[in-house]
Amino acid sequence: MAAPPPSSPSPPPAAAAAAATQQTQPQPQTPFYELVKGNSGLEKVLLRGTRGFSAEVYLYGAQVTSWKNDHAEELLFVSSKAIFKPPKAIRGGIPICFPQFGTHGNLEQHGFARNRLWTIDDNPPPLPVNPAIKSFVDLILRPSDEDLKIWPHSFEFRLRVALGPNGDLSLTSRIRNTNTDGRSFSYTFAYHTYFSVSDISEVRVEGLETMDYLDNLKGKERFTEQGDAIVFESEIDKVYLAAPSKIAIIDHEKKRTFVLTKEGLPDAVVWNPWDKKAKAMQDFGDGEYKHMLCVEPAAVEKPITLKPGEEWKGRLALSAVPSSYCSGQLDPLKEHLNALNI
Ligand SMILES: O=P(O)(O)OC[C@H]1O[C@@H](O)[C@H](O)[C@@H](O)[C@@H]1O
Repeated sequence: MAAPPPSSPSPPPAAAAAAATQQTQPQPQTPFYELVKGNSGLEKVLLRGTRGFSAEVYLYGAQVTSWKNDHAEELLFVSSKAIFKPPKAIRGGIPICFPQFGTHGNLEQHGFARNRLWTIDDNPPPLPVNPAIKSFVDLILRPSDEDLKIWPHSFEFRLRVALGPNGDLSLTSRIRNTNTDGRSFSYTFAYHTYFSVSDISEVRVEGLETMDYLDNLKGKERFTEQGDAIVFESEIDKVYLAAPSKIAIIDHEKKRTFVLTKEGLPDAVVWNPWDKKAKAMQDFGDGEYKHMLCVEPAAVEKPITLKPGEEWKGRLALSAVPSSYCSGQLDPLKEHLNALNI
């Protein structure tokens, strides 16, 4: 598909046809995106916003692998050693962990959604959206016969990735139980977000202080965090329980704060492999742990249960703002976020 100029993106043919018939109808919005070939010939969707904001989503894993600001700076971390070859999950960006987070169950680590090929859903059920959002894509995953052998439940997983007018990125997951045999199912979930940071030793996370957490490095034992913002000087792998809906990741060196807003996802995982584990990972550079931090909105401690016909929604919104807006003060930040309408 020809690349349209950034300021006037063209809808794909199906969306263009749909737009022609929708001129008199208020819903749904026409998604604006481009489908191009990415690494190893895997297809990816490009989202372009105003002022040069952009994002990329691979159909493989429905994985966001790029989110750039208006200075074309990459805000997410993707390893230089990432392997873009199924069944390996792509190391970086925003992998989706479903129907299992980590080792909390019998499936492969983090479930299978991150290493399946998703498809574009040109006709998703309506989803209320900010009308200012012009660039988004809907993807869908349904289980294959092979998937049903390892997790015997029928589901529809719809993911909308949207780039807002101020460059904010949102991911909305809708998971529906489509079992026809009357059975409920339960799952755990995470948006395994890898943030790009200048230097991990200069980063602070606010919003998780005093929270209870399960420590994956200590057999998932439960502890309570101290009263100070989280800083990093060694490996960390914690699941913070019932974490607040807003978490700030403050990068002093870059003078940038990421604000993560979550809905429907009570927990938040914080992970950095540090030097030894980094060396042991085939798809991760030895020193790359210094330049990344995973903060992952999740539902881990209490699995989500859906009866047949029921749908769950889990949303993540990310924005990157100058640190002066929010360092040490999450409340004024709220006003800023409201202004951004996310
Ligand atoms: O190597 P993977 O499967 O992508 O997982 C990376 C990490 O993901 C984190 O979310 C987990 O808490 C860690 O325990 C895990 O090591």
